[in-house]
Amino acid sequence: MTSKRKARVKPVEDAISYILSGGDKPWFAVRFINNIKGRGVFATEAIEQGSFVLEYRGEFISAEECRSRNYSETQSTFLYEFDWQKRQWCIDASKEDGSLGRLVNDNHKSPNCVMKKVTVNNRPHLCLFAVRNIEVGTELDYNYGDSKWSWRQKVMMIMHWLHYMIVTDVSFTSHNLR
Ligand SMILES: C[S@@+](CC[C@H](N)C(=O)[O-])C[C@H]1O[C@@H](n2cnc3c(N)ncnc32)[C@H](O)[C@@H]1O
Repeated sequence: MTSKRKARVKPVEDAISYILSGGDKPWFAVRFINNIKGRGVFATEAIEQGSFVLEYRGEFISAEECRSRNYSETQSTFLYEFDWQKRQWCIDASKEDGSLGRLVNDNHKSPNCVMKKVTVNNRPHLCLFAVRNIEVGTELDYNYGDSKWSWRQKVMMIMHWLHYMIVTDVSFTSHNLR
């Protein structure tokens, strides 16, 4: 019996072909979410677990060069530092170049993508791969790492505040019922 299943491109090979082309896959859309998160990247087609998603493109520089750049807090969130060949490097994606990988937001609790290194022509590239099936309309996200990112604190403060409001409201209501 001949198999009719389509041969699936291997995720790393898929990543390499996009790295070499310098472009992004067409099945993603950038949308404005809110004033805290800014923009995000959303799937316009279903993505299978394990698939290559997007490259985090930017300037490949040493970590020393990266730290010497006098960037604002906002620009600094576009700097991705990583280890490669026993040294520390950085992809500086602070330039608005129209690429999508740089616009994928942080999720340190339950991200749907993970960042991995793919080496092409003796240069590392940072690529996002899906860690589970991603439905159409879902925002892409990955864990930015262990840094104490300011928005994580803001989200925690909002959660605490909401919890406080709910608890206060409940006790107020039960007090009135007595
Ligand atoms: C690398 S950029 C991602 C793209 C960004 N949303 C934009 O519109 O340019 C990182 C910035 O996105 C925002 N961000 C990323 N993840 C977030 C999150 N989980 N909650 C709130 N803001 C987030 C922060 O403002 C951060 O400075």
